Amino acid sequence: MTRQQLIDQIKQKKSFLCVGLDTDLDKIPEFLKQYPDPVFEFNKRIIDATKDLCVAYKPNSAFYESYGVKGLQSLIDTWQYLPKETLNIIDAKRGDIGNTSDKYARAFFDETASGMSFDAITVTPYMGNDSVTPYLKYEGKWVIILALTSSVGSKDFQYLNTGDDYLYEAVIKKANTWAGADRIMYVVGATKSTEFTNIRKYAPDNFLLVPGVGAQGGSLEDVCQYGITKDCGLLVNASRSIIYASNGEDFADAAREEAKSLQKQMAVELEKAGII
Ligand SMILES: O=C(O)c1cc(=O)[nH]c(=O)n1[C@@H]1O[C@H](COP(=O)(O)O)[C@@H](O)[C@H]1O
Repeated sequence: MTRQQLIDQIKQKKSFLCVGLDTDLDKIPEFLKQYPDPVFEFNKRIIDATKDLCVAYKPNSAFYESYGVKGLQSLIDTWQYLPKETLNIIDAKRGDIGNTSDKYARAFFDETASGMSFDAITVTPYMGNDSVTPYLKYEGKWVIILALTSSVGSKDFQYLNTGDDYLYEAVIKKANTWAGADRIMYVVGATKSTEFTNIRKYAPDNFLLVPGVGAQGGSLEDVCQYGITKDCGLLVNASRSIIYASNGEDFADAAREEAKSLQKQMAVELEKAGII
């Protein structure tokens, strides 16, 4: 998916919501356990209930890998079911030497090899250039680099002073030399909203994937105040607060309500910024 297609979708849906598919067998409604693949059944219903309200989906690979072969099949089936118009992100947070990154890229981007071809992947920048560039060999695919994460532990490394910059600033500066804002996004946690003004100095045009709204307590309003650009430039993710809004038979309706509430706030922010 191109940057322009993403922007068009944001304007059309009045939304920059990413629904996180962190699907956990221990948290999904009991009645789904009668289906051959409860995880896929859950995802299918969540997707049906939210696809007109969001512009992206983000299955987190850990939730699927943790069920072994069955989980991988659920992930493949989920990828196949995802709408073609949404930006479909695999949250894998991979990072390894080039030779190995080639294989990870193939696993998540090459449908003929693995049965999946996501539009974007989250990667960790710690191992540098050769660990990230293999993903960029795939035309039209996006790399989403961890910059300033929502986690408490973000202070351990990301705020280390490297001389002129914090490490997370140095990461953005360096990654900007690998590809432009049409191929690279950065992860910035919603819990770090006051840092967005600073982030925009280094990444004025890049889309930012912003997790941490909802269950982690980040504020959508603050994120927009400091992070929104003329093209929006934000994809705000919520996982648990949407998909586990209820664990009864009404779970998909409850997820829709939760997604709708975020979409409405996003429409207000897009109007405020003069984007729609
Ligand atoms: O890369 C991510 O998506 C990510 C980065 C980050 O800094 N913090 C973060 O929470 N995430 C992911 O975003 C999702 C947040 O889920 P909820 O807290 O349930 O909305 C999880 O899949 C996390 O792994």
